[in-house]
Amino acid sequence: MDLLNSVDLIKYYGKKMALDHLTFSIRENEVFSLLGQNGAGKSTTINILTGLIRSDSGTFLFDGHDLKKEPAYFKRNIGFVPQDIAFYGRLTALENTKFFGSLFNLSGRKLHQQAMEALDFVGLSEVANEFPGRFSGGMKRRLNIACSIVHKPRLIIMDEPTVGIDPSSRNHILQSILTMKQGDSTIIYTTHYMEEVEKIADRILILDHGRKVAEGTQKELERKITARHTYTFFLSSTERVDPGALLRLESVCDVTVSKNKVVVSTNIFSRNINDIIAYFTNNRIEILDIENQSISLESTFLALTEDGGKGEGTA
Ligand SMILES: Nc1ncnc2c1ncn2[C@@H]1O[C@H](COP(=O)(O)OP(=O)(O)OP(=O)(O)O)[C@@H](O)[C@H]1O
Repeated sequence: MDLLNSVDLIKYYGKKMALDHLTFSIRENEVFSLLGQNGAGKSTTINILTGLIRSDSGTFLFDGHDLKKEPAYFKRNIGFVPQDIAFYGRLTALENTKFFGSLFNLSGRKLHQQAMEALDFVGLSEVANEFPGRFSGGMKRRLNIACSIVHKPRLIIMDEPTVGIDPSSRNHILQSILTMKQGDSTIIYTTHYMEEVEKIADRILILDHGRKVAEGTQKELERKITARHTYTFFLSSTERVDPGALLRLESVCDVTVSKNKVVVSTNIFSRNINDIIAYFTNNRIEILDIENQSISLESTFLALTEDGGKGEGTA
């Protein structure tokens, strides 16, 4: 069953369209990963959902409740773990967690109990009465998570929660996401780390320039391109490459040109890349290397996004 629907979201910053008719749905009790290169629109989507900014048109529906009409319903049911660590250095871990719980009208024994449960959940109950200033980066991040889940939200949004932390905290966070899922929680997870997505995501939304490129399970996304072979030609220069000419070759279904390489997808039935090689040699474009890519989430992602392969490679 759908827990959350994004319905035709449009967002402009000045003349720049940051979200372009974005529609997707999140099912109850799944880990849903938002993937996209820098500037794809992930933060804009999350900021609209958490009420930080407003869309120009379109809305979110949570259990059928409209964000524009019932923002309080969203606030009550969503826990947001921001990228930047946010808590008070003068309060202990427990006091911080209780403070955030009190913002959701929790008080007394119930507040104390839920705060301790949240700290226990992120593995910080033993340092509950210590000040977080001396915590490691990973412990601070875990405290952040405790503060965001103390009110037991149904939907938890985590914006790159494992950036810049030690491997043991990272594993702890990934493990706790899987545990939350076993409970009643639904989780939206943005990350640059493809291997994390492979490990924990049930379904994935790939965003590119504010548009939905694909939505589905890892297998479904991979299937979108398994009907193709993908070859990467590393070239001395791609200046003279004409993607249109490559696309006119019979076997070629897709071409992506970036700084020093051209990624060519060919029809599954065509194992012959002689015509592609001939194109480069006839145009005096030197081939330095050729790679036949196996299908992985990363290659799926690169194949599906417009800038695939540009820059740092992953989302
Ligand atoms: N406040 C703003 N004013 C103007 N343009 C903005 C603003 N915030 C975002 N943008 C632009 O909107 C587009 C989407 O940005 P957004 O921050 O949502 O992307 P993102 O996928 O979260 O990227 P990142 O991974 O870098 O955080 C980008 O082109 C960005 O430059």
